[in-house]
Amino acid sequence: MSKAQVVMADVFGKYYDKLDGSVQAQVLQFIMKMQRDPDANGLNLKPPKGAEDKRVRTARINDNFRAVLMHYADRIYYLVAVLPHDDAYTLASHIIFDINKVTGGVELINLASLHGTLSGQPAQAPATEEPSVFAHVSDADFDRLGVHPSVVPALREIRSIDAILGFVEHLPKLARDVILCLADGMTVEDVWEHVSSVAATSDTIDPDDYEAANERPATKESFVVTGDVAEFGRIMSEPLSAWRIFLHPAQRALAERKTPNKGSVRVTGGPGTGKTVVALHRVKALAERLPPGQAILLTTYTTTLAELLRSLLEDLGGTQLTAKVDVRNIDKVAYGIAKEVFGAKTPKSLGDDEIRRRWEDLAEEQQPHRWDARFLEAEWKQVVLAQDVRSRDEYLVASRAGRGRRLNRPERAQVWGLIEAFEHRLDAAGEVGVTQLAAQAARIASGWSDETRPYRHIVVDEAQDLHAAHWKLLRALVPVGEDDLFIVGDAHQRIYDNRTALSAHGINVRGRRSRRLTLNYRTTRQILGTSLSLLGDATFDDLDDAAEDLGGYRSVLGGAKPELTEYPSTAAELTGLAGRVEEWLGEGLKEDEIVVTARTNKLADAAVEALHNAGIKAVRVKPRQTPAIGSGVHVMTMHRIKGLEYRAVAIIGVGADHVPQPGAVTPVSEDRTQHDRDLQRERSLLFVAATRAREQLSITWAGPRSPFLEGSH
Ligand SMILES: Nc1ncnc2c1ncn2[C@@H]1O[C@H](COP(=O)(O)OP(=O)(O)OP(=O)(O)O)[C@@H](O)[C@H]1O
Repeated sequence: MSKAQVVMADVFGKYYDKLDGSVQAQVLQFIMKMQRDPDANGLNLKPPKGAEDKRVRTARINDNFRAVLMHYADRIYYLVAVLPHDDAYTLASHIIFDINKVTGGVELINLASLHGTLSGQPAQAPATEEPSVFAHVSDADFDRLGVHPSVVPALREIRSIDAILGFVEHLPKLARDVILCLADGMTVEDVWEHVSSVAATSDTIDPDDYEAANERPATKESFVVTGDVAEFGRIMSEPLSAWRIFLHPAQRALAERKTPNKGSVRVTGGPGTGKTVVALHRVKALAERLPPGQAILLTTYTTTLAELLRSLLEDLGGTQLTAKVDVRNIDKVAYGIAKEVFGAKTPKSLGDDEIRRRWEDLAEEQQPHRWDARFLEAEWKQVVLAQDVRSRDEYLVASRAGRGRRLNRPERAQVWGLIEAFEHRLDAAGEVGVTQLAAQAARIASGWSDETRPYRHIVVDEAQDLHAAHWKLLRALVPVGEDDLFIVGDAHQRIYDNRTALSAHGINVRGRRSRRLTLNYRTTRQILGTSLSLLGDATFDDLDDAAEDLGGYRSVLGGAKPELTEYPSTAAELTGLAGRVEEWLGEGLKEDEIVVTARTNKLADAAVEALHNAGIKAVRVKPRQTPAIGSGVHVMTMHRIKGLEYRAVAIIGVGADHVPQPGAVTPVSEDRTQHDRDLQRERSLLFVAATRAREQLSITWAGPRSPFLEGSH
């Protein structure tokens, strides 16, 4: 009896996940037995007949299931899959193993999957046949870039960008990166410089030496080498989705960079370009080399998104990773600091809606009525809290840049009187506004010394929504230094009225400290086209003090055209909605892969009722709620849908009287600049909603359509 080593291919997890718990347990027993003695009776380890690669083996798990392995050295086996008997034999006859000429790592190529993906391409009549997408890349180029020759014939059959994403999923890592970059418009030389040469090993590669190949980093990226079956079991029981994502080279360069960044880094990019994925992988990379006793903060604007980040981070690195990271939304961070300082005397924090109501009360009480509640609230947040103005004298000279309505000195004095009264009133009731609390926390933390700053690194997602006070606070929570802040965001998706330049808070992300991601992985080109048209010709910032557009932003996915439909009444629109959802369900989408979203709570409630009346299960998803599995089609507001994604999205109520929402837009007569900002925010809200769709998008309205739909078709 002699011991063997079993190495798990990354694709194995996909097959393992699909097995029943009882078969999974047998798989672990099988691995244990293999490790003890691969020649033992009952394992039935043998080469299948007719396999392309003579080193492939199958082995018995139970009467119905077989394992597919590769025997590559005396006592070493790669475990590829466990499948029902016939499927196992089919797979076994179509996989090959090789040592990559560029990376020197072991590669597994599944030829059946490659051809299977392409058979889904529409049949082309020879006369209309499009040239191969890779017609300009020679066989020798593919070879030099590290794409295995067995893959090239299938690549030559690709005639539409649409086919690429499904195809690359089945490729080894380097080939996947190379193909994505070529599809992204990079030249062969650029791909060599930025991808293949970066992954190249400096060793001399012996194409038959699998022992040496097994030790190279490229093998370790795609195979898990572990001798301990308990470890195997642990790895397999963890959710695997996140570690299975192959970062695009542009994403990887940001997320996994080993040399420390000299200071803060900013990553921008349109919806679905993988900013969140990059932020999570960055947290993981930073956590792996975090000195003991130090901490990382991963933060974002809303509680709902913070909770989503926490569960994604756990998917990526298990509880071992989450234990090192504080995942909290920015208001909780501020509250935590206030609580530490004020203890039981910490005031009760009021959300934005409540604060708006309080301003309305105060504005109404004025005799004579002079100042609009929305104007006062904006003045308080955008001038007073943003600059932490503490006195009348400070306010009289404070910059009001970005505010449209001019105020003369007596007017300023009057406005300050009201702001002061507002703050006193809250104070007397033991209350504080959330943003006000952030300003207070920032003031406290700014007084700390570097030794007492609680974090070593801070990673921020959805950065576009943070207020000046939040940036001041974050800046004070981490000492200035290497990799202090990693900031991810997109101004096109700003849906709260917070706008500030990072540089104003001592955060320098200019030049090489900034990167923009352009390849969308979520949305089809058709959906992206419609979504972009919603933005009109509005201009956006780069989270700092320059402008940024979505130039070069593109998707490699193709699909159905979005449907834009007008109805004579809301009742007819809701009936149409039920019909559309039924169609999607009929096409095989699951209920929880479909979302209905509306600008207001009222319309979202009406949608749930309409779906119920049509016999469709639907669940209203409110902030901070995660619907139970199987509770039906999700229905939520456009604010709640931020950061999520669904296979099909129905946006309802996009009529002229609903989007922009009249109550959310300051009248021009009150403040033109604020009016424009409010409109832009409403536009962004619709853009965010549309860009949640992976495959299907429907936009509907009753009566005249929203002005934001003018350029859409
Ligand atoms: N390299 C990749 N390969 C495959 N899928 C990817 C890759 N990067 C991102 N994705 C997928 O694309 C989708 C969008 O990613 P993510 O949510 O990180 O984008 P985002 O830029 O943060 O989007 P948004 O700004 O719209 O919230 C997710 O489903 C993610 O899993």
